[in-house]
Amino acid sequence: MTTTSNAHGARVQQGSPVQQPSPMPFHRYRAFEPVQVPDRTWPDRKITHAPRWLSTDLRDGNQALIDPMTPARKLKMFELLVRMGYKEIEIGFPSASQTDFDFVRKLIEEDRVPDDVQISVLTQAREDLISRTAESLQGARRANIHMYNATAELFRRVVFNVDEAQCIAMATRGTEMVMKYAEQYLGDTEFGYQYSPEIFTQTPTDFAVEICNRVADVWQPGPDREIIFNLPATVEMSTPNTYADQIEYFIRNVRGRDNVAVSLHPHNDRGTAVAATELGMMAGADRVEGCLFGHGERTGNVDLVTLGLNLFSQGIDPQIDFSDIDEIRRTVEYCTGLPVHPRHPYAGDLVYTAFSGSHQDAIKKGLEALAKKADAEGVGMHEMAWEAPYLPIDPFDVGRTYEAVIRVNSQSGKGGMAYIMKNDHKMDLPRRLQIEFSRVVQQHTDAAGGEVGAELMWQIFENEYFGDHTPLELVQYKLSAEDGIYTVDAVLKVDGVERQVGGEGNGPVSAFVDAVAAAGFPVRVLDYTEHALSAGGDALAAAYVEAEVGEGDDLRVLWGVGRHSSIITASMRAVISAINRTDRPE
Ligand SMILES: CC(=O)SCCNC(=O)CCNC(=O)[C@H](O)C(C)(C)COP(=O)(O)OP(=O)(O)OC[C@H]1O[C@@H](n2cnc3c(N)ncnc32)[C@H](O)[C@@H]1OP(=O)(O)O
Ligand SMILES: CC(C)C(=O)C(=O)O
Repeated sequence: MTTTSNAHGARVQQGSPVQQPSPMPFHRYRAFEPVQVPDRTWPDRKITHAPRWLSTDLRDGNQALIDPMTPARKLKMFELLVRMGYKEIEIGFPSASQTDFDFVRKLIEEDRVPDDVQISVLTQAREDLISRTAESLQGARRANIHMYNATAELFRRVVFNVDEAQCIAMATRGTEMVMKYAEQYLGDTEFGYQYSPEIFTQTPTDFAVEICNRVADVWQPGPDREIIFNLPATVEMSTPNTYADQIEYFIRNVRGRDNVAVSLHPHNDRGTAVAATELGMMAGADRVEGCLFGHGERTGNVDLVTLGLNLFSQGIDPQIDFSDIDEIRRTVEYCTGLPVHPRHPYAGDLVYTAFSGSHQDAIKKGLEALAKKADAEGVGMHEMAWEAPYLPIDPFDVGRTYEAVIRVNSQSGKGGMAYIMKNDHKMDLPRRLQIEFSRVVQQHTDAAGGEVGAELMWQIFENEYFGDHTPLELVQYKLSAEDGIYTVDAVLKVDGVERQVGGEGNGPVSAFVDAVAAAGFPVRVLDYTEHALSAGGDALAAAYVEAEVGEGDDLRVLWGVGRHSSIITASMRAVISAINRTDRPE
């Protein structure tokens, strides 16, 4: 192989395409400066259990909606989160608006918060807001106040105009205010406190540790008095491993770790929030905040559905009920007014669907192998350890059926078509018939485009194999057997005219083939299969015949298909179906 250097010094294989500099103004951006943790341990750790989850759908999720949720929609979302099993739920920013305040009051006064659920509310580090926040929680059984202030250098400089000491003072004074107003309003409440150094990831990690330690000095955590330090990637600006390094560094250096719950709050600006969260969990975090389907500011908070089902797919209990993912999705779509993408992990309309031929083929074989194994072991298919090509989890486990798993369009091959014919129409086509019929389906998709659903596929199949009654039609027949020789007397319509013919053979099919030859239609059966379509008194059977039809230059190999409650009639119909298809293009 010859290589050469391009204009930018890169070694390129001669003849391969050369990437040109883009017109993008990349020089305006600077690479993120990571914290140095050369002896990091998180890469060797494994996630073995679910973290404590907090859903912030009703706060971070809600503050980012085009139309914030009405109280009725908020309630629907709250009830969904409770049903799913979330035990920590951030229900709003009560000092921000009367609507948010009233919603907190409604949940408390109408006793809608289960005993094992802790509600949480957010406030800035401002006394008037903190006081109003504590007031909103009066009468709650269990509640958490979550206070934040910005600690990132850019924010201190541009938004707040404070130095590090003033920033620390804002956090510690805010914490004192939280304690003061909690004492005033929340005497009977099992009360918790959470502090977030906003944009933890853009804050020098040493400073983030320092400000949290100073907040802890005020709160005085102890065995029954934890403090939650929530470490937000408010804007995701680096690769996920960098976030994990920051989390490991924080955990190593924060004081009184035993009484500190380290919480992650990732956003998804780079599209890697799920990865960042998982690496952050490996780095030792105890708790994760996010939203269902990744709602939240800009590109959203980390997606709790993906995180939970990622755990599930590794054999770890997510501690959240995702068993009816479509109901969850519909409720969230209703509450937020935003659609969930059809390719959203685990929940999108298309994520358990294969269109492409090789995927369909592998899934079909995988599901058949699993069903066979389940039969052999005498257990249900959904009790088996899951393994299926291209399907990371069993769609059944999240309330999906297999019906939509395989869908046929112009990218599909015989495997997908055969799956639908078997699954939806109980027709188990022999392999070479699959090849033949998939060409018929392909002709349709090439001409008409779009998808061939189960119903349309049946129409195409019917039209191809049963739709033609010329030149031959079976009107009636009589079959007898003696000493292993079968004799058939049949009435056939040949081009619409009835004819009586007879034939003999060592089986019903060969006797019938002899009879149709007598009517002027020479046929040689190459392959024959049959199976029952249904059980019971009105059972149907299907017969498939591969036959050489015609003579000399007109000789063709074609498949014919017959269905009838009598397998013998089905097989005769299959022979006729092959003959009637001789006018099909080669
Ligand atoms: C990263 C996050 O998602 S944090 C949560 C963000 N969510 C929200 O902001 C939704 C609800 N917020 C609101 O409705 C309003 O911001 C309110 C009611 C809380 C406050 O409203 P206002 O008093 O009008 O202030 P405004 O919205 O302009 O906020 C900016 C002011 O708050 C100050 N501020 C912002 N964050 C904080 C904080 N965490 N602690 C203390 N002060 C803060 C700013 O310095 C600024 O002060 P300035 O006006 O003296 O310059
Ligand atoms: C309040 C904090 C945790 C927040 O929402 C963020 O930083 O994204």
